[in-house]
Amino acid sequence: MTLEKFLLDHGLRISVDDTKGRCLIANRVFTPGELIISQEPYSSVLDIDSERRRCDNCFNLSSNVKRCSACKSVRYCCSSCQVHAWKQQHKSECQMLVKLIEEKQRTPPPSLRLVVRLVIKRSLQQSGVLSTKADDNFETVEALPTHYSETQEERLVSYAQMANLVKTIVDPVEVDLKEVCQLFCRIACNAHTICDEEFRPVGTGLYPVISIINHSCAPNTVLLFNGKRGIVRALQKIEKGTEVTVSYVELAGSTKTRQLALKEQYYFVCQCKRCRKMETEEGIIEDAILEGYKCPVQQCNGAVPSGRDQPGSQCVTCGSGCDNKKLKRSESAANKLLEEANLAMRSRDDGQARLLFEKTEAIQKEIFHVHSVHLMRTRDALMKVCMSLNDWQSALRYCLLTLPAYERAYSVNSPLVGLQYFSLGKLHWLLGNSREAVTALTRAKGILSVTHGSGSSLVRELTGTLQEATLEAAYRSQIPGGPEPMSLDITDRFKHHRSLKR
Ligand SMILES: C[S@@+](CC[C@H](N)C(=O)[O-])C[C@H]1O[C@@H](n2cnc3c(N)ncnc32)[C@H](O)[C@@H]1O
Repeated sequence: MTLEKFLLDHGLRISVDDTKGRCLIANRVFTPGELIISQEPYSSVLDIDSERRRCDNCFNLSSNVKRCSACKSVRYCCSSCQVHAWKQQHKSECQMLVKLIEEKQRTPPPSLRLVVRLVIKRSLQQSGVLSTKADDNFETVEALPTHYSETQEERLVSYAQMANLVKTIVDPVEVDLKEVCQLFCRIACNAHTICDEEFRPVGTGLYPVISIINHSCAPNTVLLFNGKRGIVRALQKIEKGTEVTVSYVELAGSTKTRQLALKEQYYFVCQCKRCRKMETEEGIIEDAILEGYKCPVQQCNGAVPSGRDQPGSQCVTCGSGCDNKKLKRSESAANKLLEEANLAMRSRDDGQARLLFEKTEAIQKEIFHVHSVHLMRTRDALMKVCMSLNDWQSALRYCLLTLPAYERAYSVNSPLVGLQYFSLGKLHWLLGNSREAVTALTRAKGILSVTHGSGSSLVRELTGTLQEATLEAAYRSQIPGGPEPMSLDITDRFKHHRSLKR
């Protein structure tokens, strides 16, 4: 079957645009939450942090992963995953890793392993050992852009060095060095970070069909993963003939920040409807709020552009002046504290991290708009560190403070907004605020059923908590101030609800 026929069967087609290259177009109407396309990666690899806890075949978490007895480098959750991986590419990869260990060389880093796996798979498919399918063959990889001629000299030199290593590792498989260099370029602007249900990174994968989807800062679909399978769902109704888009970058940022990230990694200037707003009054105000300073006039809700967004000294709403130098000094003091807080967090010193994040927040509150992404991220970190310290009341306070900023920075139907409402609902429920829990969890369910699918384990967990909270709220409304039934003993929830601690 050809790729065109495969896509048509999924209600999709490809068109070619002068600036964007190939575009994926809806060939029928898709409704919110509907699956657009799903695909196994052509090649994938776990991050170093995930290698010890996840299965190298299905990428699922397991408390009982067992190492391959030969190379001792990869782990599997069960024998069927091990057998599957062996047939796919581990048989060849294992021999290469054993050889490296015998030569007392280090196991190659994930970025190199991804390309090694890609080269092995291509060779196995070319020799007929592995079968090919319309969405699983090397031609779909080759069709992806490389941006080779735009890639910086320095980067190309490092790709050339890595290509040499790949050649040594995969020997006796024949490889062309320039071709491998181009594979590194392709991966840089086409591969996706594989995340868990709560968007924490787990690994990297190359999905040649999903990669046909171009970027928009106001995307109409979202990419999630079930294990390592990439799943694209519609975030809204997509009319026939409309381009399917997804976001490549963090959307909580000003237009300049998003565009810089897109230019650096993907070599294009985004012209989506959100970016085009940058020149309008509304867009200028929005960018100043997200990354600028707050207006010095207390009654004004405006902001002063800063940093990349044309540093100015006047509020874009009321025109009041501000002391830019003083603000910059405060901002660098906050950044220094933030760095120290993140260090403390990485070394798992939660108490010290909380103290430092609180100091950062105190400064940021004075200089940034209440909906600033900087303040939002610090409060988010505070929420998480308070959860780790079992200070649920403070975690709830910070979660509530982040929500208006989340809704402004991301679209209202973004999975990240849904997840934040889920955290809010769980915190309310843990603290016995059942009515508030029902409101937040209902909101979360509305969003996450669309983004993650109603059958996903996350939505199933959410539905369970929502049912308990609903029953509890109903009980409380019948007997206000009455005795708590056994099931309402909330102290137990703190012990059992580990899933709140990320
Ligand atoms: C993952 S690929 C997307 C598919 C690609 N258009 C193709 O022809 O295969 C990423 C590349 O597509 C192009 N691209 C993606 N989104 C774009 C956009 N919104 N505007 C312009 N170019 C875009 C850029 O060249 C980018 O490096």
